[in-house]
Amino acid sequence: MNAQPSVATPAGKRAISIQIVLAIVGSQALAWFLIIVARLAANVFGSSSLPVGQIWAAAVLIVVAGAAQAASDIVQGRSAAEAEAGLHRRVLQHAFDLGPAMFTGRQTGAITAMLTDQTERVAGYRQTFIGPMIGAMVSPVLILVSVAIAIDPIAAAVLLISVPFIPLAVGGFQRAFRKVSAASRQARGKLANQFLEAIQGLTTLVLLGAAGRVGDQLADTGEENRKATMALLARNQLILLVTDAAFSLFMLTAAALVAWWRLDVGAINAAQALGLVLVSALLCAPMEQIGSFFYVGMAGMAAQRQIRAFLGRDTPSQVQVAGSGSDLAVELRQAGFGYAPDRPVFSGLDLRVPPRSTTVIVGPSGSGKSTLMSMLAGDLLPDAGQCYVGGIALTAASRDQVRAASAMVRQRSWLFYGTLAENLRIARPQATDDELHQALTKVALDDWVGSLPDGLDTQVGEHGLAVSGGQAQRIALARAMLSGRDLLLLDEPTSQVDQESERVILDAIDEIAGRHTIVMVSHRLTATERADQILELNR
Ligand SMILES: Nc1ncnc2c1ncn2[C@@H]1O[C@H](COP(=O)(O)OP(=O)(O)OP(=O)(O)O)[C@@H](O)[C@H]1O
Repeated sequence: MNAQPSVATPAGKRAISIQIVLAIVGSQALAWFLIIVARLAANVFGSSSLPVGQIWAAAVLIVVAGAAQAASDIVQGRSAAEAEAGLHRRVLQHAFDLGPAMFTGRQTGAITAMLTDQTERVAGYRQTFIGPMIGAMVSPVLILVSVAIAIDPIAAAVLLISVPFIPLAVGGFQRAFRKVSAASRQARGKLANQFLEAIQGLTTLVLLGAAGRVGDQLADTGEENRKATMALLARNQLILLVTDAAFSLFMLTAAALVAWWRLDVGAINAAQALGLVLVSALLCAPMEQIGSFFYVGMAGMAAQRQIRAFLGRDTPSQVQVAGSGSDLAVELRQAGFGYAPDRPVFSGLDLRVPPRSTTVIVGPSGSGKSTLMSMLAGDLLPDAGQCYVGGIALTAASRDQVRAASAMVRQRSWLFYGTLAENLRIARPQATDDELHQALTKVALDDWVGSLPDGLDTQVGEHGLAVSGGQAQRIALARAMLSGRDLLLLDEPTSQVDQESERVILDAIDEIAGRHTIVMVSHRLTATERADQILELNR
């Protein structure tokens, strides 16, 4: 496990600093506004004329306070959106670097939640919570400095004693809140998981007549989630109300008593006393902010812990030490792989595939033939030994190069919705129509395509022309040949077809054998007869 990486970015940190400055500017502007308003009010009560300069100053200050708030809102919105997109990319990239094998045993719902809900929460926490929160902690002290300058240093010093109550109240709030926040988070995670699993397994559930029961379970989990969320909100509101009311009352009483005392001893005048009481309301404002942001803060911190732990998981390239290169088209040296760490699918596997040769892999069901093919395609990384494809040692860093070295035909070929030509050009978009026809001829499909009214422009895939399993296999084979890649990985390319189509496909493979390196999985004797070497996998 790596040291847990930080999720902070320079742009994010800059945005937080700007928010802190804006919070301080805003609160200072408000404090001076109130101090001036108190003076103006004293003038009104004292029936003396209103100083125009001070009215202007008050107007400017209130505009500055409003502008600081608006600017902070804009910075928050923008930087949260950027941070979310950046974090999302980072988590997704790390998921790809970890590779599919790292996710076995993990619920897809949890990963989906991390990529959606949790990245959003972390971005919200970092970019809309931290800055205003630090600003709210610092502002009262700076407001009291202004009070010391404009009104009375001793009154400011007395009120300063009450400021540490804010973090204390926050600490208490956090403790009271943690359990109920965790319960709500768990309920939400459970619902997301169950929902996703139900969708993924919908066909099975319907076939087994279990859809109703699972629907009821989902409804129960939804209800649990609703209750947990309502409990969270109710508790949140109650604690907020109590702390806020108690703190405001305390602050106002303290300010009024101090103002009365300082007025009584003649240290301040009536305008200053009024200013002191008004400004004390600002000292309570951070409490409100802290409370209203707490929901974001707690959930964000928890999501941030989870994402950092995930980003700290070692990718296979960091685990694996690559050996020296290989001159062969494919070479395995004591290679091993398991979906779970303690259950290898194969281990200590050696294989040498010279260029332009044909290797057939045989073995009982479950012996790891498809797994090995996925490794050669660069989708799975060896967790022991080495795997070389085209001389490149397969690691997370070289995976893209390895992927580009081969073309795969799987047991079931998938045609996406589009024309036949588009399906064939996936691997080589610049292929000409002539080249498409040549490839189709090699897999004995050219006559069939010639008989279609729209020829290469025929729509296939979902809602398109119904294509048989054998035809789809042959289209996939033609696609692999067209890719121009040296290594062709054929995972039971004849498993879906009748004997006649099988013969056509095997002949097509024979036809190209001299020009490509072929690694093919097959149980069919006819395929093994044509092999240069046979690799037998055992369970
Ligand atoms: N994504 C996966 N996650 C966890 N285990 C898997 C996964 N894919 C395959 N396995 C397991 O790995 C083992 C090898 O599977 P694999 O599909 O490679 O075998 P195979 O020889 O190709 O089988 P078949 O001839 O039936 O296609 C099996 O025990 C299988 O259950």
